[in-house]
Amino acid sequence: MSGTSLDGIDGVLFDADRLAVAGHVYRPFAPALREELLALNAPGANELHRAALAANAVSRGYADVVAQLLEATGVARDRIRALGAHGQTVRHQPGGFDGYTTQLLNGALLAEQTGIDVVCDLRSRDVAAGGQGAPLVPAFHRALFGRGGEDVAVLNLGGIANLSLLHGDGRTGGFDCGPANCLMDGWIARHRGQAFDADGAWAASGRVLPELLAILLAEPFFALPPPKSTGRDLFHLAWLEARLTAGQAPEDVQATLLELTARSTADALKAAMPQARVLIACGGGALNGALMRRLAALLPGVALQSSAEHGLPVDQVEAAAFAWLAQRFVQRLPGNLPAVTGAAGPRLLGALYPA
Ligand SMILES: Nc1ncnc2c1ncn2[C@@H]1O[C@H](COP(=O)(O)OP(=O)(O)OP(=O)(O)O)[C@@H](O)[C@H]1O
Ligand SMILES: CC(=O)N[C@H]1[C@@H]2OC[C@@H](O2)[C@@H](O)[C@@H]1O[C@H](C)C(=O)O
Repeated sequence: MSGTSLDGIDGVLFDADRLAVAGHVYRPFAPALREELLALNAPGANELHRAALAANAVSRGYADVVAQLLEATGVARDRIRALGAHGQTVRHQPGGFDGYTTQLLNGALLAEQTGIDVVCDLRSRDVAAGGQGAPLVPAFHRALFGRGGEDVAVLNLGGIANLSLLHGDGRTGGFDCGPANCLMDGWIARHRGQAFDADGAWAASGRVLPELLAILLAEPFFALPPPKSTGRDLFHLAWLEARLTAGQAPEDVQATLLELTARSTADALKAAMPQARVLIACGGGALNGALMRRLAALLPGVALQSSAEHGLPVDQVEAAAFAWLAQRFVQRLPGNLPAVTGAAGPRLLGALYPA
């Protein structure tokens, strides 16, 4: 898995029957590849060629992670049934006649390099069926965190934030909430040259700018009813810059971005599942102490827990989800939840590059 934070690749060896992770490897993207992937999120010159080269580089990174995982766990290659390989989202424009979503990956190269069946392009079929193609993790969250009779919500804080709603009566909902880390990451990179705001410390040194927060929260996406999904197509630094005014201190803008993530996700939960008493957080943003404290303050009466308390560290949940989705494909079972994505029906998600 490599997500919209564009930080790198998380690989897990996952026993999909027992829902258990047997190994985890993380490999950051080389800075030049990260820059190129970031650039490919927006229109530019010679995109076809550059996208193909980036897909090759992403695939080689995935193959390295697989090799490291096999070595670290001592598991033989022929015991791996399939690789669930997400690829790198660089465009996400679902909906309508021309809807599409693009995850850069060279599945053929990955199969060639690993000698393992590759299941990739896991979002396109849902989009073809009129769905958002995202979020896909709610079905996995249901399998992993669902508790009979109890309403539980799960919040993934990656580049983008998404909620899963595991209703006690068995219904599962979910949607993207808006930015989680992508704007905070971009802003601290620009002003301090750091990849991310560790523990939200820089944000905590500033003060929230109420006028700016109101302008950011006025973005129509926040008020859209589900099904909905988003990405860097909408939430990028130019979106932020267009809403800034002169004289705003960079640390105050960062504080406001952190508040934007806390407010927009807390508001989304209150609107969609006001009765929730348990919120399980995962994704890298769950390691941001300042963000977790603001979320907890905005959600009195809700127990904010880490996925680690439920047996899966915050940085392993998404990768495990795509292994689980690959198992669904292998077993010829649908991977999407039409109630979440808005697709016309349940669909088999993925394309196979045999070993
Ligand atoms: N200690 C930390 N303090 C604050 N933020 C952190 C910390 N560790 C990770 N993060 C944030 O988490 C991000 C990575 O999160 P994650 O790997 O869940 O995202 P992703 O998988 O790329 O995203 P998505 O869920 O959108 O696909 C980093 O870019 C950073 O912003
Ligand atoms: C198009 C795309 O890559 N979407 C990602 C992104 O990152 C978070 C959010 O936006 C979510 O919609 C999705 O990932 C998660 C893992 C999902 O599909 O459930």
